[in-house]
Amino acid sequence: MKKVAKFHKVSYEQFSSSFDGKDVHEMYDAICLPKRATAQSAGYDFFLPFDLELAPNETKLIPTGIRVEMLANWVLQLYPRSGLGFKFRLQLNNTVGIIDADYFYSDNEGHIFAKITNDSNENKTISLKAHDGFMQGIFMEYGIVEDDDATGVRNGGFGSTSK
Ligand SMILES: O=c1ccn([C@H]2C[C@H](O)[C@@H](COP(=O)(O)OP(=O)(O)OP(=O)(O)O)O2)c(=O)[nH]1
Repeated sequence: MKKVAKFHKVSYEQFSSSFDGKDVHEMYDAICLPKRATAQSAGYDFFLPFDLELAPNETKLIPTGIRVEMLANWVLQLYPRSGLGFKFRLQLNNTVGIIDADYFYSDNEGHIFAKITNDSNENKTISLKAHDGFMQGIFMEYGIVEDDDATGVRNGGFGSTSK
């Protein structure tokens, strides 16, 4: 298996900036790095930093507390965990999250966020606990076209390169 990346926690300052100055030291200290469940699972499970209840149609932005350092020609793709998708239609708002290798070097430390929605069509509320796995990330290698001349430098996420 190719070893292409390493997960880290973001700094406390970066993590707490998503919580309006609240003291979230306990939550921060308990953050676990994403893990694969079995020897041949493709997906690294990402764990919730806090308990979460999502009513049908409710959306929440999750600061994962995680950043990832990876080789330049790799990308981390984020997907819902199949179980939660099957049972509740838990969705990522952007359908698939794309974490670029150069996001790691952004001013926000490459903090990975997930925007999720309970898209239930059976009126089911989703109740999850802190440290439950809620999405999975898969590392993929990608290529570029022969005459590619992109030289831009990323700083930030979600539309940052078109600002
Ligand atoms: O679910 C996601 C998706 C993206 N990102 C971060 C990592 C990624 O490298 C950056 C930009 O994402 P993307 O390239 O998908 O967004 P874009 O809207 O095309 O913006 P950009 O112009 O910044 O590339 O935002 C997340 O934290 N979570």
